[in-house]
Formats: sequence, C-alpha cells, structure tokens
Amino acid sequence: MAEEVKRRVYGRRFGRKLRDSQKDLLADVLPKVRVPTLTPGTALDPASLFAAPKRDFWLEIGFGGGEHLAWQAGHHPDIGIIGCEPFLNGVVSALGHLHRHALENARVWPDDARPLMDALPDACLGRAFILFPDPWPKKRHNSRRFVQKENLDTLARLLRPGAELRMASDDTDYVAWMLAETTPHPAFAWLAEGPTDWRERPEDWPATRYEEKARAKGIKPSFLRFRRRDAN
Ligand SMILES: C[S@@+](CC[C@H](N)C(=O)[O-])C[C@H]1O[C@@H](n2cnc3c(N)ncnc32)[C@H](O)[C@@H]1O
Repeated sequence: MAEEVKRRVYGRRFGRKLRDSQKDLLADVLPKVRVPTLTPGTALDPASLFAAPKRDFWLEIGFGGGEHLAWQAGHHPDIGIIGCEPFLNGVVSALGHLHRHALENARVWPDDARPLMDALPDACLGRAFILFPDPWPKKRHNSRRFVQKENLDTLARLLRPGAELRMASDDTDYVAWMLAETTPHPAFAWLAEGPTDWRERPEDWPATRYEEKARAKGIKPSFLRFRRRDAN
C-alpha cells in the first residue's frame, strides 16, 4: 500500500471476522491479482499489470463486494480492469468472484483509490466507474464525498477523450450533488439522452449489491454517464 500518502479514507476498513476460507483467498489469490505497492512519485503503467496485452484499461472505484468488477471482467476479456476498495471484507468477496470464474483480466488495489490514480499516466483509461459511493448525508461531511472537483480533475487527466465516466447513486441529494459537481466541469459532458433515460440502468451495467439494497427498500437509483470531452 502507499504508506507515505497520508490521505484519510472515510468508512470501514474491516467488517465481520474472516472465515478460514476467506483468509485463504487473501493468502492465495490476492498476491496474484494485487497491484504492487506504490510509493509517492511511482508511475504505474497499467499494461504492466497484465500478462496478456489488453485493448483498454478501466477503473472501478469502491467496488464493494466486487460483483460489478467481476461481471465487467468476465464480459470484456480484452479489457484490463483495476478495482479499488479499502474495505477488506469487500476485497475478499471480490477475490472469491475472480477466483471462481478464473478471471485473469482484473487487478485489485485493496486501498484508497486516490494514490493509485495519482500513479497512473495521463489518458490511460477508457472507462471509470464510481457506483453508489458513500453519500455522507450530513452537510459537514460533504468534503468526504468522493465525487468532488479534486477527484474529477484527476479522472479528467486519466480518461482519454471519448472515454466514459459512470456513476450511480440511490441518494437523491447525492445524485444532485454529482450532477452539480460534474456538469460544470469542462472535461465532462453528461450523456443524458432524454428526461428519464438516466433512471434506467444500461444493459452492459449489472446491478451492484448497493443497488439491490436500494431496490429492496423501494428506492429507484439513478445512473449517470459522462463523456470525457476532447479538449480541457
Ligand atoms: C456504498 S459502498 C458501494 C459499493 C459498491 N460500489 C456497490 O455499489 O455495491 C461504497 C464503497 O466505496 C468504498 N470507498 C470509499 N472511499 C473510497 C476510496 N477513497 N477509494 C476506494 N474506495 C472507496 C467504500 O469502502 C465502500 O465499499
């Protein structure tokens, strides 16, 4: 992990005690798929993470249990996908999916996405996902929200022109916040095609655990797609 970078991660790092089979995943599978330790100033070529050449590289920030990460990896074997998640129990769950489906094209950064993003080169990504990020509903916690100018600037640097940034939330206040932060950003154009299409999840976008939790409570999430503009 990037020990020297002292940014704070808000949210849980550990949950329920791990069972032996989960500890085995950490011991046996994580070393095969983890992004190597980064120190500040290290440059990370995403192509160096994968044994076979990849057509493109995608990034998922906060993959939770890893269902979406594994689905995208399974459906796009020619893509190298990097998932970031500091919550250990989520990492273990993702390792289980990658192992069960023998997915070779996903890599895991079991930590805060920001140091990894800092290490990636300009215009190296074709897609990035931020799905159901923690909404931090109290006003005084707004600065903890992942979708904010500093992180959008970094994503603007990493996504190549024409690339797609996907976000989702079931929290209406956070959806409004995401739009308020992203639509004025010069690098991003909202891909809404009508007044309601962003209320429907595209077919190449599987439901995540948090989406299912929201729907079980009768809440309909929103799905936002942005195109990385050519200039800026
Ligand atoms: C509400 S959960 C959603 C998980 C998953 N995307 C889903 O939809 O089921 C938000 C996740 O973002 C992760 N997260 C929060 N801050 C992060 C950061 N700086 N870098 C990477 N992941 C982060 C949390 O650990 C948490 O698992």
